[in-house]
Amino acid sequence: MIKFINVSKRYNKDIIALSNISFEIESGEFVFIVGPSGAGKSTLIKLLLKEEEPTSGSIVINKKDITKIKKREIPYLRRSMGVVFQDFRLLPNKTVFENVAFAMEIVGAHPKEIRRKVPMVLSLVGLSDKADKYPRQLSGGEQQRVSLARAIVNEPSILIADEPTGNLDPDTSWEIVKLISEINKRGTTVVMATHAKDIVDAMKKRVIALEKGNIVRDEARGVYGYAL
Ligand SMILES: Nc1ncnc2c1ncn2[C@@H]1O[C@H](COP(=O)(O)OP(=O)(O)OP(=O)(O)O)[C@@H](O)[C@H]1O
Repeated sequence: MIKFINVSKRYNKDIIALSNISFEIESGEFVFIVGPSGAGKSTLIKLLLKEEEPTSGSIVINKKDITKIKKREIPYLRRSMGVVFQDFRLLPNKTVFENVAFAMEIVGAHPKEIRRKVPMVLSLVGLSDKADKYPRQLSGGEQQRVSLARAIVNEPSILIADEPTGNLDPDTSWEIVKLISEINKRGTTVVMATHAKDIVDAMKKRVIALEKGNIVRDEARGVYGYAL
């Protein structure tokens, strides 16, 4: 469960990235965050990840107000969220297997557990045969699959995707969105910021539209936007 209560984010005196926004996302929902460049999408995601702090308001994730949690609780918060980005952010000197394993190592998983789970998630994203390859040996779509595998290997309750198809061609974008949808069907809450109009329109999921830091639309089976 994600709850924004009267959240504002001001970067300096003049720039109000988010202006007193409130919304609630139930466990298991799939939500698109849309809006023109500069609308505040990335800021919303940075607040969720606690990479930025709100200027005012509360953000509740899985019943905890993350604006109030102690520093030592932050790793637990991060563990409840998996993240994928437009630019994949894989470690270039590690193989596919090692990239996913690394996400488990940093949370202290047992080596035996790592050997069991990494092949499982690689199979889930259709990359069992690429485990020993390095990121540079993979296509963009394959790299994004690795990044998805890494995001879900610790079984987060929330998957956050910031423009995950931004660097991919239309067919590959659809493959990634279908995978994200599969992950959602297994019970993971998905929050996906995107400019991909075709995908948003076809998926008929909830759409929260931002403009100049305000929520201008929040629809249950929404579309990307209206033609002007
Ligand atoms: N670190 C920062 N310091 C100052 N201003 C910032 C910072 N990050 C974002 N902004 C400003 O806040 C506003 C919202 O930016 P944000 O990156 O959240 O938009 P966005 O909707 O994600 O845009 P895009 O689709 O281009 O990624 C913009 O005016 C931006 O210039």
